[in-house]
Amino acid sequence: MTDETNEDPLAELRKNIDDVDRQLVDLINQRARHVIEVGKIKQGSSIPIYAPHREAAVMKKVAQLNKGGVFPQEAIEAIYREMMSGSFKLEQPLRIGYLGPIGTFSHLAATKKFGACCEYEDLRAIEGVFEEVARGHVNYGLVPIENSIGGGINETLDSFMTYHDRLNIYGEVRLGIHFCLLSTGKPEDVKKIYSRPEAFAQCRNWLATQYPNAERIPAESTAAAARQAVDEYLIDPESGAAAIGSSLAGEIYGLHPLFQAIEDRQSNVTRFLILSREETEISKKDKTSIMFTTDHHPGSLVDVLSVFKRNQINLSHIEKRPSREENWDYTFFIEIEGHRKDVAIATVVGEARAHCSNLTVLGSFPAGETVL
Ligand SMILES: O=C(O)C(=O)C[C@]1(C(=O)O)C=C[C@@H](O)C=C1
Repeated sequence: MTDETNEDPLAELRKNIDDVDRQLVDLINQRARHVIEVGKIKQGSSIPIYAPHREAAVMKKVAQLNKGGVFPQEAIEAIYREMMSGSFKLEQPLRIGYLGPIGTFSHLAATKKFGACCEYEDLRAIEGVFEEVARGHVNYGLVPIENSIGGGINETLDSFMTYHDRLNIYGEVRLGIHFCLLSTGKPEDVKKIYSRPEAFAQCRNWLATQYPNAERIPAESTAAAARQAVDEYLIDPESGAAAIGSSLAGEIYGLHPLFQAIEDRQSNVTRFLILSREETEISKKDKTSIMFTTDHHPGSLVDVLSVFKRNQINLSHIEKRPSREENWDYTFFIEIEGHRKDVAIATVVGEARAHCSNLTVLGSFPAGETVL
């Protein structure tokens, strides 16, 4: 009898893949045994389990190692994010709080960032995420801070005024917001669509050409929309109910994506902050988030900002919110380049503080190129 792999090139290639997989799993376990030792050092010390500065360095290193390779860079990143998730489980299982219900884009961002080996808790409100991180009921919390189309998320900014002395900003991630039309039926059966008003607005052109006559029904969240569509289908399979939401919502509630990426502008991104009671270490490229209120005299905001300009510190972001103390009194939120533990940055922040009635450093974290 002839060797079947000689006659069947597909079987030959699959055998090669099997050989490589054996080696890969062995190597992953070799790595894991080192991680277990790292975990032992961290146990009983104050060194955080999740180390964003180290993850940034690992991600950069593997991206460089993969240059010239044939495997997609984003797939390497995704594999390594899951690798870190496995490491957490080996060192100390982590609980991650997010703004639910399950299947929202916040849930999607949390699970993509922290992977399959963490526990996730739906904390129902942005302030609930702050509260549970501050109390130590979850290790880390994820809150949206801004959307590239909708702008700043006021509830998150306002929560910092209450919680700034009980937690820190520990990291950031960006999630591309891609909407799917989810249904249990066929594309031609869709008669009504549930979703958030913002989702309808962001898919307006697509809906106008594909489903001009479908009824649009607002829902509490994109996840609630998916749940509603499935409930209606169970009562009446002819209802023609569909929802606009994340692919994760489809998976969770048992709907399939009839169409993907139906948003009119493909570059719709939401930035999320990771909250923690711990402080990060310095990485190669950090950002520091600062909250301040200015003194009541003309030009006081310019005085603060010019401290950073004079010291050639780049400002990457600015927002303002009513201070909640006096009418027409504002709290400003800025992000500067550099880490609070860097002496030069600490000195400049001290100089800026002299021009403010209040200044709080909310946290330093690796400047996130991480797009999930
Ligand atoms: O280096 C560490 O501190 C580890 O815990 C190991 C490791 C890794 O798997 O590489 C895991 C989690 C951390 O967030 C960073 C890195």
